[in-house]
Amino acid sequence: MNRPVFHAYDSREALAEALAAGCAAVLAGAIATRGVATLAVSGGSTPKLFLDHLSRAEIDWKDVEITLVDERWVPETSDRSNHAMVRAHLMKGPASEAHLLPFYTGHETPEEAVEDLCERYRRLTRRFDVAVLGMGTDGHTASFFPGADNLHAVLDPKGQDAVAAVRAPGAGEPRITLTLPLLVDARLLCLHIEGEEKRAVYDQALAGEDPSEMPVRAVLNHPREEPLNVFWAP
Ligand SMILES: O=C1O[C@H](COP(=O)(O)O)[C@@H](O)[C@H](O)[C@H]1O
Repeated sequence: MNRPVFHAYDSREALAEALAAGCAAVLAGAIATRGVATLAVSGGSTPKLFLDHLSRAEIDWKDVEITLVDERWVPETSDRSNHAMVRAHLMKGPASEAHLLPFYTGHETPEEAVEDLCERYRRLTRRFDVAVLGMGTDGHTASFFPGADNLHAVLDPKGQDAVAAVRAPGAGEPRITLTLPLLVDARLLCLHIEGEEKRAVYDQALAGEDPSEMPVRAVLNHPREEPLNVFWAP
């Protein structure tokens, strides 16, 4: 099995620049070979600087489809909305021509929307060219939370559903998430983490096996031809 490759940077600015350049190159290559590129990005606060940099990449953004890896079940007007964060930091400048798919449907619960969302991703079924994951200090990634009611199903490498609704004690609001098989199948798969605390959490995750304790382990331990790239800065 390929172990993750760890890229350490002196500053968050340098990390953002390098990660954006790497993602842009893969997206440009996908457009050149397949005419279209797909990108899955994370929410939370860590990606903001990276997305600012990526928005300035000179690629054919009109041929790029962007989705979130997960969403909190809140409208875009909420300051907890991952979609709103991505819209503010990525959908500007050259990247404003890209297509950003929302997860939030306006249904009262994500469970009511999950079937339609699964169908949407079934229709779009192709490998993501690029997926950039984040990680919480509890070892969650996407919305794979410790203690989630259906964690086993969302982490099933042979699972058939692309999307799942998730509820977990540490998740705040109910969530919607892409499931493990879709994410780990991305051509370029990155994990973007910052700060000493997250580095220690990452080291702890790497040292153990049990994904129910730290769900990010399901990604770290997934066998891949091209290794997972971990981007870290203090
Ligand atoms: O809730 C979430 O948290 C993680 C980590 O967020 P951060 O603020 O610590 O960077 C994020 O990767 C995920 O997409 C988001 O929904």
